[in-house]
Amino acid sequence: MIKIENVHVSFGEFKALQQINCAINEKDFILILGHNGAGKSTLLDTVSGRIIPTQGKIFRNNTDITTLSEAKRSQFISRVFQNTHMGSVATMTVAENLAMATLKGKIAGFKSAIKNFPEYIVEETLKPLNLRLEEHLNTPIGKLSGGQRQIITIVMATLCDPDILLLDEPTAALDPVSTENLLQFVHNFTKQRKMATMMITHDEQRAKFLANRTWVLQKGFLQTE
Ligand SMILES: Nc1ncnc2c1ncn2[C@@H]1O[C@H](COP(=O)(O)OP(=O)(O)OP(=O)(O)O)[C@@H](O)[C@H]1O
Repeated sequence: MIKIENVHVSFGEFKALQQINCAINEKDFILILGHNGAGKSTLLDTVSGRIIPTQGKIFRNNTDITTLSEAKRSQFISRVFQNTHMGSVATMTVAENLAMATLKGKIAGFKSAIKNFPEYIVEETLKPLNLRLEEHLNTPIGKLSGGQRQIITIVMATLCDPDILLLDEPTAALDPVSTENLLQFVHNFTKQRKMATMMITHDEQRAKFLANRTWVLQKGFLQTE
């Protein structure tokens, strides 16, 4: 589905990624491991289009998307950041944030998206989670707990029905119980939606039940299984 061919990313003289060759296939769940500064976020940034490689090519279903903008890629690649503040607007309610997420990749329609809140999200996604998130639709998202906000952010990231979900340490700010809940949610959700997922984690032991592949980055070089 996504093929990365001999990709290099440099920041000035610094080589953050070198000779990256890999493929992400349908329904893959790939754990990305590696020490601090190994290049994990840079790899996700390169897949999402936030960073354009210095060298090499990226293909989606044999189409070259190496220079396709992040905004255009967001229709089929969704990124969730470690810092939930980057994925949602704290002062807007949960419902407003969810409505806004349905517009991803489009410019127009914000007012009408908020007015016509998509109820299917409540019925199909929030209620089955059994976390009572549907009772917080009118709560500003900044008032939710870290775990609740992260779950809503992941739901938001999937509303445009992407082929690939990119998760950057989604449990970094969570306590052990919330971590288990979130990982279970990610497991069920990505399986149900048949979505390929790349997830950065520093907690391989907890997360490995999710994955069919584990990749390790070391000083910008990638070892794939
Ligand atoms: N915009 C940039 N300009 C210069 N150097 C950068 C930039 N972005 C990342 N780097 C460097 O590239 C290297 C890889 O960074 P990256 O954020 O990908 O690491 P990481 O594996 O995600 O680390 P962590 O586990 O700490 O989040 C680091 O040495 C970092 O300082």
